[in-house]
Formats: sequence, C-alpha cells, structure tokens
Amino acid sequence: MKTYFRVLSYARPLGLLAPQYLIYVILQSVFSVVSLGILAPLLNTLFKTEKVESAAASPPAPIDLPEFEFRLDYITDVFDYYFLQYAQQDKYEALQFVCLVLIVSIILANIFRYLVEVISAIVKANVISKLRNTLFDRLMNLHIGYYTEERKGNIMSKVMSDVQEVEGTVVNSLKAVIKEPIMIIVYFTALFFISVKLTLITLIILPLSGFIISYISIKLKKKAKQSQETLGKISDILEETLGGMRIIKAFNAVDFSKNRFGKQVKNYATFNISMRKRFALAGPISEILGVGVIVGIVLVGGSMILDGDSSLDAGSFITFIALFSQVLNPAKSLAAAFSNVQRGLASADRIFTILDTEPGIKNSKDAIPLTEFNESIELENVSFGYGNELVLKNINLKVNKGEMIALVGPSGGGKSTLADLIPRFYDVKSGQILIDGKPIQNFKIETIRSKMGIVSQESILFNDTIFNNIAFGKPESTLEEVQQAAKVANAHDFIMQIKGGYDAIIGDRGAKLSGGQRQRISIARAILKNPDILILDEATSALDSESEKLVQDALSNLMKNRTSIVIAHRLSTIQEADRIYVMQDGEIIEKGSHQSLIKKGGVYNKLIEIQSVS
Ligand SMILES: Nc1ncnc2c1ncn2[C@@H]1O[C@H](COP(=O)(O)OP(=O)(O)OP(=O)(O)O)[C@@H](O)[C@H]1O
Repeated sequence: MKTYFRVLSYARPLGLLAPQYLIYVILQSVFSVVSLGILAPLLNTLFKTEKVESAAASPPAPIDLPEFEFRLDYITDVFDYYFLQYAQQDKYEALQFVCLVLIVSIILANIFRYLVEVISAIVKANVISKLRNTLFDRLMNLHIGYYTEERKGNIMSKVMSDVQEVEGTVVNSLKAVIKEPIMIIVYFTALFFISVKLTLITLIILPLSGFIISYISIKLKKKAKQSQETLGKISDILEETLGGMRIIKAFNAVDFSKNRFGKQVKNYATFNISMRKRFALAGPISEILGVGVIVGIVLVGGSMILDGDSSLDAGSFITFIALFSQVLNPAKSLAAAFSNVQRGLASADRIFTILDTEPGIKNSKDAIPLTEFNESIELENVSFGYGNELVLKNINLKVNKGEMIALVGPSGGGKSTLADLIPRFYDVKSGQILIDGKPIQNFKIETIRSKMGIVSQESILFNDTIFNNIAFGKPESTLEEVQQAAKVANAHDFIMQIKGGYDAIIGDRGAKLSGGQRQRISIARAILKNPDILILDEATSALDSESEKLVQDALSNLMKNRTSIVIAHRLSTIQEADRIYVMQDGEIIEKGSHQSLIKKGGVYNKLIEIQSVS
C-alpha cells in the first residue's frame, strides 16, 4: 500500500485533474445506466405488461410533469411522464422516444468515457516522465562506489522496463480506486432501485469471487518481481557482450556468451510463462464466477415472477439482468486492475530501491565553495578500503601549487585509488585530505571538481560529435576555443582530416578513432576546461612511437603551469617530477626525486632497471 501511494504521489501536480476525472466517471456511469434503464418501460410497453399492473411496488407514472427534486425518483418520474405522454398517443412514438433517449445517453456516456481515457493518459505520461527523470537525477547524484557494486544492466532495466511496468499501475490504479468503484456504485444503486431482494442476493455471492481474484493477484506480484530481475540480468549480459564483442570474437567465446545469454533468456521465459498463467487465470475465473451469479439471479428472479411476486415485472427483471451483466465489466476490470497494479508495484519496489539509496558522498550542510586553489593538497595519515580490507594505509603526501608529483609502483598498489580520493569519488576511512590547509569536506564537491581535470587511462568518449566531446565540461565554448584546445592537444590536424571535421560523429565510445586519437581528444577536453589541478592516470596501452610522442607532447602542454598528480606506468615520462612516490600494497615505501631514488637503489631503481631492459 505504501509503494502504491508513493507511485501516485508522482501525479500530485495534476491534482486539479482529479475532480474532473471524478465527474466524468460519474457522468459516464450514469448515462450507461440510463441507456439500459430505459429498457424496462420499453419492454413493458412492447409486451403490454403495463407497469401500472404492479402497482403495489412501483407507483403509476404521474400525469403532471413533476417538480424538480434532487432524487433518483425525479429522473425516472420525468422519463415516465414523457414516455406515458407518447405511449398514450401512439406506441410507435413511444418507441422512437425511447430510442432517442437511448442514442443520446449512449453518445454522452461515450463522450465521458473518452474524456476519462484522456485524463488517464495525461496522468500516466506525466507520472512516468517524472519518475524516469527523478530516477536519472538520483543516478547522477549517487557516488561512484554505487556503480562498482551494482550491475549496470540491472540499473538499466529499472530505468527502462520497470518504469514501463509502473505505467500500467498508474492507469490501473486510477481505475481500481476511482473509476470502477464509482461505476459499481452507480450500477448497484440502479439495481437496488429495481429490486432490493435480487440485489441483496448478488451482494452475497460477489465478494466470494473478489476474494478468489485477490488471492491470485497477490501471488502474481511475487512472480512479477522474479521475472523483472531476470530481465535485468539479460540486459546486463547484453550490455557486457556488446561492449566486449572484439574480445569475445578474439577468444572464440561466442558459444560461451550464447550459453550465458540463453540461460537467462530461458529463466525469463519460465518466470514469464508462470506469471502470465496466473495473470490469464484472473479473466476466465471471474467470467465463470460472474456467469454463476447471473444463473443465481435468473433462478431467484424467475421464481419470483413465476410465483407472481408483484415487486418485479418482466421488463424490470430483464433490465436487472442487463444492468447486472454490465456491473460485471467494472467488477472484472477491477480485479484485472488489481492484478496489474500488483505487477506494477513489484517494479515500483525495485525503482524505489534506487530512489532510497542515499548518495554515499554528499556536501555537508555548511560546505562553502572552493573559489581559489592557492597553496597545496595534502593527505594526512589517510587510510582507505573498499570493503573491510585497507587498500591505502597511512598515506602522507603533499603537492604544492605548481608542482608535479608522480605515483609509481607495482600494479594493485593503490595508485588509482589514491587519485580517486582527491576529487572525493570516495571518502577516506581515517586521516584527512586538506586543500589549502582546510579539510576537503569543508568545500562543495562540485567546486572542488570544477578545479580539477581528470584524464583517465581509458579515454571516455561519447557517441557524439568531436566538438561536443571536447566541449563536454564547458558546453558554452566557441568553435575557436575548442579548436585552440585541440591544437594544444595535437588533435587539430587529424580532426581536420576526418570527413566532417569537428562535426564528425566518433562512434560508440569513440570507436571510429585510433587509441592515440582518443587520448588526444580527452586531453583536449581537459585543456579546454583549464583546471588548476590535473590528475593524470597515464594510459598503459602501448601506442606506436609517433603517436606516443604526439600524446606525450600533448600531455606536457596540458601540465604546463598546473599542479599535477600523475600516475605513471612508463617511468621515462616522469623524470622531471618534483617528487616521486613509490607505492606498494597500499603504502608509500619510497619518496624523492628521480635522481635521489636511483641513488637509493631501492624499489624505484629496480623498476627503472626492468623498464630499460624491456
Ligand atoms: N571498486 C573496487 N572495489 C573493490 N576493490 C577495488 C576496487 N578498485 C580497486 N580495488 C582494489 O584495490 C587495490 C588497489 O587498486 P588500484 O586500482 O588503486 O591499484 P593501482 O596501483 O592503480 O593499479 P594499476 O597500476 O594496475 O592501475 C587492488 O587490490 C584492487 O583489487
């Protein structure tokens, strides 16, 4: 129930539509009832069983036009008045009169039905857009760690197919909460009006079918959840496979991938069939139960007529059955709406797990903007671990403004992790990071990041134009500015040779460019941003020597007059660094200039020896 109201809360700004919806639903049901209700006098006239004969239960139609009263009787009296006027003159005219009322009431009922549908469509579209946007906003605000823990495919399936499922919930819940109950109430009022006894009998039998249907729908929710989860796994595998197609083919892992995918598809099919089976049960069961109730009515009502019970004439009996068969539609639709809502709620629960995830890293309440970087960045006794195990232990490190420091050491030593702490992708477990002598938490995260440029090992490019990829951090840049940055990054010449130049689309993750070209585009992006502090995770992938030189020159241009923290894999590139920190197993084991570390003859010296041999 909580989930349900929460979904509906996304419709809140459309609250004004609610009264309209309510009015249209009432009018739709009233006109539907009227179109059937006029059957009784018509049948009685046609088959000459005058209503007047059953005078004990229903009074004869009044001769004068009745005065307005806010009562159901008033409407029937007005109708009876006109009907009698015609019937007394000519029965054909009475027939035409009834047909006219029938047509008008059916047209009106359908106009209101249309308006009801339009309102549900508006509410549905708005709720879904709002939910999807809120979900995306939340995903944008979550900390980086969330994405290493959660499966990407699962997140994607929540944003796409779960939201789609909730779409059904919105409409169905409007039906289940407002439309169908009103229809049922209006129909039952008419039924009571015709025969209290018969209506009471139906009221005893109907709840039984309701109970059976609700049992089925509760089971449905569980199945729906399992089915959506497997769908998440499918998109997970799909996303991974599409991203790694080259490797899959190179390693002849096509069959392995097919099996992995096929297994989940089979799981989904199994869950889905089982869910659909239950879903499909709701319709036939309610139909059978409904027919059962009608048979009961025919039996009881028929006996009443055969016994000469004066409270029911033939016309009213047939009208009763006709009306009751109509009441079954909203009742069935109510049951179906409930099972649909259950399916949607399973999806809504999954969506809300994302919305309820608090970002692990947030601005503190009194955080101030970091307007200028003037002195230094310092790590004091910093320890950090992704889980319980520490990946960084007691790190002390300082970069003064304008300096370049390098982090080197064996793979897995913790270099990238350390670099991730500075833009606050993660928070330290103990110790602290200081910017200009003040704890990093004092500053607003966005302002810290706006001072930093990050060039990662892997060039992260988007399937867009070269211009947009370079201007990514500064969308308001002019073409001249972008070109200038590209020139400094040694990228301008190759961009001009590509068909379309800066407007060329570079393919998924920059697939249409070479490795070196991709790197130079991401360097151009960092140059355009013109950050004070540069965090550079040097690419490990080997480039040919010409491309390597172009990239190195671009990087040197980028580092000029900036404070840089460079994670170096090729030690030849960092000999000019002010300080080199050698990291191993999460600790800084050596520190100093290139020359002093060589002299020391420790781990750094060994690394240099290994690299000069290879
Ligand atoms: N998201 C993560 N969750 C859990 N453990 C992680 C995560 N990222 C890295 N690690 C672990 O942290 C340790 C340090 O990794 P890190 O990537 O910082 O090393 P590195 O020195 O940069 O290595 P490389 O030179 O290979 O890039 C490794 O043992 C790694 O397995």
